[in-house]
Amino acid sequence: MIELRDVSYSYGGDALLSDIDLALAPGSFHFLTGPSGAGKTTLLKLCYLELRATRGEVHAFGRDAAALGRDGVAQVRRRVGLVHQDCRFLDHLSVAENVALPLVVSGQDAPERRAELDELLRWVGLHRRRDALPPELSGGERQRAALARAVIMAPDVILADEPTGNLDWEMSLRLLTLLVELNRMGKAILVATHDLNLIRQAKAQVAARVLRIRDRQLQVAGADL
Ligand SMILES: Nc1ncnc2c1ncn2[C@@H]1O[C@H](COP(=O)(O)OP(=O)(O)OP(=O)(O)O)[C@@H](O)[C@H]1O
Repeated sequence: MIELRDVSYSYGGDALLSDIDLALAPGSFHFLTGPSGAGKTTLLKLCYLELRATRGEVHAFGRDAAALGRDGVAQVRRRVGLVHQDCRFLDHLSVAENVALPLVVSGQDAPERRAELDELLRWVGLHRRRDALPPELSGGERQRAALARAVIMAPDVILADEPTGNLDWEMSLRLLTLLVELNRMGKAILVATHDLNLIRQAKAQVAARVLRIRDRQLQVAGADL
């Protein structure tokens, strides 16, 4: 669904990423690790078409990203859910309103979608917090709200950047369970993380591939995890 072919990226100086090949196929689960500054967030931004490859090709849902205009990029992004470590919300809107925002923005805020919203809030365990304001949420609740907002448009691909970075172990496991469930529904998942315990836990549940950025290249991490 999203494919990087021989991609390199540079912010201006030397290449940060070189010769990257990556295919996020339906139902695949990838972890992305590597030292701080290795380029994990940059790689996610290339997948989200937020950055354009300096060299090589990015294909999204069969379309060459280099040939996409603004509308084309927006169409692709509607099929990709993004979860950041520091998820931002509109603090004057309730949890439910924040989660529903992508529906409103895309003009799909029809009454029948409201039932889906309720189901989604229940799925992430926030149905009783639906009227709370974002500043009232705990870190784990914020991450689950961010995940609900990322999946409300039923994306095919989910990109998560350190989604458990601020969470305790119990809450990290809860978020992992939600990601595994989405993966079992056929979504392609890519999670950038430093948390090797989380990766070990996930590998007991899904056939996840673990990739590591080292010396600008993408490697398959070995059994040393
Ligand atoms: N907009 C930018 N302009 C110039 N350099 C940048 C820009 N964004 C990131 N960088 C640099 O690119 C390198 C990789 O950053 P990136 O955020 O992709 O790494 P990361 O592996 O996600 O790191 P971390 O694990 O600390 O989040 C860093 O050295 C960073 O300073």
